[in-house]
Amino acid sequence: MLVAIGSKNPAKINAVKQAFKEMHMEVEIQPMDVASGVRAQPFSDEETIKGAVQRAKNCLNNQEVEIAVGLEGGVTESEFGLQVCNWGALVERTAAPIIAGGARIILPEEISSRLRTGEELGPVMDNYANKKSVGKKEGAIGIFTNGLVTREEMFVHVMKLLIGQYQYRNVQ
Ligand SMILES: O=P(O)(O)OP(=O)(O)OP(=O)(O)OC[C@H]1O[C@@H](n2cnc3c(O)ncnc32)[C@H](O)[C@@H]1O
Ligand SMILES: [Mg+2]
Repeated sequence: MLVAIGSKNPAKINAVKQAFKEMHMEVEIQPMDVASGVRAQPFSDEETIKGAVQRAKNCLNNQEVEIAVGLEGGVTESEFGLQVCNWGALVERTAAPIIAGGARIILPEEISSRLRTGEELGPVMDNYANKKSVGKKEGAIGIFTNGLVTREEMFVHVMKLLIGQYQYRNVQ
């Protein structure tokens, strides 16, 4: 079975591979560069979900793809500060998209204020942590949890929520 992931980001690709492996499902994973149809930095749960679903749907333009996955990072305002949020979508040709969300934390104000004025979390994190490509590695969540929960691990959990729902739907 050919499974597409609508991103070339290694943190996302590795998470998809890891999740299918842990679920003992033998699939071929195809990373694809596709549009999310939303801003590079989504600013609500709705916009982030839309990005995840659109990434997955765009992968289905390749006729060989049976299942497509979209993973999207965003932020959302709250009374307690700006939260980093991540959403995933699993799409089959013949059924409604399956959706699942990831763990979230409140970002420090010095990061949030820069996002509110239009910067993207990826570059802001690189600048803050004095590292390169944080978004492709441990992620903001990895930096702020002292490496305890990485972006990949967070996405593995999202993937399990997606694959589990896919299995539930397909055995009914
Ligand atoms: O190539 P794609 O798949 O687009 O990967 P990306 O890293 O840009 O990821 P998203 O578009 O899903 O995330 C939207 C923005 O938020 C950033 N981002 C989201 N979560 C992050 C995290 O945990 N650490 C660092 N940056 C993050 C990301 O780098 C983007 O600037
Ligand atoms: Mg992006």
